[in-house]
Amino acid sequence: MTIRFTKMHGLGNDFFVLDLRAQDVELTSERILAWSDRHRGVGFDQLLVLEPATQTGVDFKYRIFNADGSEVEHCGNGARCVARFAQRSSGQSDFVCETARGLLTLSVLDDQQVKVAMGIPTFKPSEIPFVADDAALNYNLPLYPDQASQIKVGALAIGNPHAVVWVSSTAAAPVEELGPILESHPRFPNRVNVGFAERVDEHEINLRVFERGVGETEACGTGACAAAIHGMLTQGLVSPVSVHLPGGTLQIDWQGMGEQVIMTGPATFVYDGELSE
Ligand SMILES: N[C@@H](CCC[C@H](N)C(=O)O)C(=O)O
Repeated sequence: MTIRFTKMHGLGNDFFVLDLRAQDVELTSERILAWSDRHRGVGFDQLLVLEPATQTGVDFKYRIFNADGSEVEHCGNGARCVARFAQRSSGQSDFVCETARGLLTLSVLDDQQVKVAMGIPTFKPSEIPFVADDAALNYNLPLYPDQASQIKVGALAIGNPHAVVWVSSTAAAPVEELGPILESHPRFPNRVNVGFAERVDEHEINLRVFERGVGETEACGTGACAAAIHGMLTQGLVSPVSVHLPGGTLQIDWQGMGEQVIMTGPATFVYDGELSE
């Protein structure tokens, strides 16, 4: 059996793109783990799958799997890549795709940047999901079972769950130490993506993200949205916000509660490949 795929990345957040509109491949966790292995497989942060749409007015269904095999609700850098991937075969520039958490609209711009309406953020604990009696902009979470040290985090979902920690320097942020602890914190029953954000000025932040199911990545689109939104509500940020990640910069626009978050950034083809099994 031959499996055709395309390797792409969005600011270094890398993807294995599989078009199941054009071929039939059973997605087992064994296969996904074998493909994601950076030493014995292709290697990627996320597997992005295009499937036939199940609703009218929708171009395709977009599914996302982390490198650890878990299926998740959203991936912002991936959304830009699937837009360019779909443009290559259809010639279209504007798409509506369905995800586990609703519809996304994607537009490939003239300069090949991609603009995505990423969804409406929620701070409701049950929708994140996060264990808390009431919604708040920040929570103090005990870090270790002895409850001795606490950390202040924001918790919100933009389709997928995010924790945001504001730091004075992302370069010195304890991403490797606290990322895994917060990712699996008991107050986040579905685990969480953890962003360490530094305010530069009212229109600019630096950000590093420890992604659920992957580890630290070069960029995270939903993480950039989550940090920019949380910063507009708590750090005096003003839209648009440029989010500088290790892999490059995304622009985030948000007009306030109840509004769509708009993300703009690049999407890059690396190569087309075939795997024989
Ligand atoms: N890289 C992503 C997010 C991918 C999913 C995430 N790791 C999760 O588990 O929710 C992005 O660009 O948004």
